[in-house]
Amino acid sequence: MEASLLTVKNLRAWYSREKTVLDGLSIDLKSHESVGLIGLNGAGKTTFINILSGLMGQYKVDGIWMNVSPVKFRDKDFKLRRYTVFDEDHSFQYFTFREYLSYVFCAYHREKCDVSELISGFHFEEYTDMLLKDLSTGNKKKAYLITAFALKPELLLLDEPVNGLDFTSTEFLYQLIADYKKYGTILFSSHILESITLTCDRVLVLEGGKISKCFEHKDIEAAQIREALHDEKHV
Ligand SMILES: Nc1ncnc2c1ncn2[C@@H]1O[C@H](COP(=O)(O)OP(=O)(O)OP(=O)(O)O)[C@@H](O)[C@H]1O
Repeated sequence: MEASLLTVKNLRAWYSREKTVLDGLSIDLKSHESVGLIGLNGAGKTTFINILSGLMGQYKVDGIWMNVSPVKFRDKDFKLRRYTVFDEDHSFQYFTFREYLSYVFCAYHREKCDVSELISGFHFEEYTDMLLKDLSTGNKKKAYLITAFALKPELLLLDEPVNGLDFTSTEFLYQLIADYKKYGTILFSSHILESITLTCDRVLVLEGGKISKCFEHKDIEAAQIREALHDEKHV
C-alpha cells in the first residue's frame, strides 16, 4: 500500500449561512494513485476542488496533512506541490500558451522541459503562440492540460478535464491520466463514466456533502457506478 499523500478530515464548506455544500467530507489520497470524483450536478465537486486549490475561504476543517505533516490549502509549500486545471479558467488571458508555460515553470521554480510530445498529442501545434483569450474553449483547456502534465506536480487536480475536448484529445488525455501514477497523484472530477472506468484506481462518490461511497480497482465498472448514482438520485 502506498503512503498517504493528502489527508483531509471533516471538511465543511458553505456559500451562505443557508447553503452548506460540504458537510463532513474526509478523504485520504495515496501517493501515486489516480482517483476519480463523481457526483450529481451540484454535489460540490467543483467547490471541493476550489477549496483544495486555495480559492475558497468559507470552510472549516479538523485537519489537513500532506505527507503526514499539517498544511493549509493556501500555504506556499502546498501551492508548489499542486496544480489545478479548472473547468473554466479566464486567468492569464493576455498570455500566449508559451508565455503562460514559462510563467508557471518559473513560479514553481522548475527548469523548462520539452513539451513537444504533449503539444502534438493534443494537436495543439498551431495555437501555441496565440493569446489564451483568442482560443476556443477546447483549445484553452488543452493549454492548461499541457501545462499540468508538463509540470508533473505531486498532486494534480482536474475539474471536468474532458469538457470541451475533441475525441482524439480525449483519448490522449485518458492515457496521460492512466500513466500519471509514475509521477504523482491525480484527483479529477468527471461526468463521463468512461473517463473514470478507463483510468482510475479508485472512484469516490460525493453525495450529501461527503464521500459516501468508494469503489476500488476491480469494482470500477460503469454499471456499478451508474447504479450508485441512480440510488443517490432516489434517496
Ligand atoms: N458561487 C456560488 N455561490 C452560491 N452557491 C454556489 C456557488 N457556486 C456553487 N454554488 C452551489 O454549491 C453547490 C455545489 O456546486 P458545485 O459547482 O461545487 O457542484 P458540482 O458537483 O461541481 O456540480 P456540477 O456537476 O453541476 O458541475 C450547488 O448547489 C451550487 O448551486
